[in-house]
Amino acid sequence: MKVAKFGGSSVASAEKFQQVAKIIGADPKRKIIVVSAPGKRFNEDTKMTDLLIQLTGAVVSGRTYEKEMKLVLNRYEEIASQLSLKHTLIEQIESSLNGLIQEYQHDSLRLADALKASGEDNNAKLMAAYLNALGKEAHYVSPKDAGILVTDQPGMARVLPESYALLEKLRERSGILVVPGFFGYSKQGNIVTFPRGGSDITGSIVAAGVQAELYENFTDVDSIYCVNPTIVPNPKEIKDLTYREMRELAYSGFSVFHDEALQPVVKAGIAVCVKNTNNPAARGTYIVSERNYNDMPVVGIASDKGFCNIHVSKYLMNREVGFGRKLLEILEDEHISYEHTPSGIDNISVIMRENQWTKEVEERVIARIQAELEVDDITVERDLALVMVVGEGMNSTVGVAAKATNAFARAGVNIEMINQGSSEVSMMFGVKSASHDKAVRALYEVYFNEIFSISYSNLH
Ligand SMILES: Nc1ncnc2c1ncn2[C@@H]1O[C@H](COP(=O)(O)OP(=O)(O)O)[C@@H](O)[C@H]1O
Ligand SMILES: N[C@@H](CC(=O)OP(=O)(O)O)C(=O)O
Repeated sequence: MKVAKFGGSSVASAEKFQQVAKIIGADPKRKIIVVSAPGKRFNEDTKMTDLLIQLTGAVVSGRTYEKEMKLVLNRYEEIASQLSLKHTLIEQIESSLNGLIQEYQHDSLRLADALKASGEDNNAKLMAAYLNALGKEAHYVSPKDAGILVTDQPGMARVLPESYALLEKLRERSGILVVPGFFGYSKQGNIVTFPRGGSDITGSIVAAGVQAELYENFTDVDSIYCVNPTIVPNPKEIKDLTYREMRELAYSGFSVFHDEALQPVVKAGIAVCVKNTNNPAARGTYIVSERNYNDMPVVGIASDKGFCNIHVSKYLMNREVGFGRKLLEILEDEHISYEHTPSGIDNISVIMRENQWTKEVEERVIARIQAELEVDDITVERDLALVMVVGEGMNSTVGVAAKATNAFARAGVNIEMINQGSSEVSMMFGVKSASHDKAVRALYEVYFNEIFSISYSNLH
């Protein structure tokens, strides 16, 4: 049995629904289908999830929301009418949306989750109806019925372990099961969504629960590329990569597969195959537990903007028991999560997402650090990008770091920070956001465009 997840780009229009039906029909092992809400049909298009967020905004503000509701319904209507599905399906969608608005209008967080989740929920119902219209036995299965139990944190759901035993029972059901991605139910009975892009997480949880032989993740590219294709045109394809490599790459900007979607399949030992809905004959990229990394020590370069760094110096910091804890406690009191903490003998940096670091937060935190930790110096650096070089073979290959620093020097990119800490699979560079694209292209050149097997062996 295989679990196939179809992302928003794969279910964005009637034509894509037809393509999905062909893909399902081509392999009888594709028994469980996880679908996203309709995604973008073209570059300037708006994803259904974003339309639903706009609808939530209109309801919460007390404005009339007719226009926003119409935009949502039009997207489904277009799909349903082009597939000759019954109009009653659209009437049902409209009445269920109005029902959710009535139920949750006084609780904006719950309303947002319920409406966002409806994007995938209604699309799964349409997909099941379409497969039925083609004469296939297919059933819509709600996450409640499937047993996707999650924590009760709106927009940040995490799966509860008891879900897996419940999901296993899906194996016994007949026909093709169509499960909406992106949300589950809490024990308190609430609809709770995963973070954005979270249908990948649903697919992974379901694959682990039913012990699928493969989790296929259908999207709009032939494979995972070794660098984001919007930064470097036509980059090299990755054939195989390990779960650990994917985790690092997904965390640092490879939005093609959600970083939180890895843990369930890793634990269950299920391989993931990322494939193209528009070109299913292409092999795709396999995410597996091990790969042969001798000729490919670096597998990818990922990057993300929007970080800032607080750099704190204090002479003899290394001898002061509890310094790190006190510093992080100040951040905890402000509900700030941090990403990395590279440190030296007398200094420590805390790198975090900049969107948590407002001017007011900065003033409060700096004042407390000065008063409570009596440091020599504090500097805050904004507009940072983190660029990550990832590969299992990196630590055992001589010269990998030198290649990166040389590439930066040649491209005139100043390195603000280097961190090759405890992770054995990645090396992280902090650069100014303005140098981000230049930094990524420079690294791509040295690791993937220069004849790199020769240059590595020369270094041995
Ligand atoms: N390294 C990468 N390899 C492939 N695609 C990438 C990479 N980094 C970013 N992407 C982007 O991820 C997109 C696919 O992910 P996403 O838009 O979430 O798809 P879906 O709609 O299928 O969920 C690609 O179209 C591509 O622009
Ligand atoms: N529709 C949700 C969840 C998701 O995973 O979508 P996509 O498959 O289009 O990335 C979102 O936009 O966040």
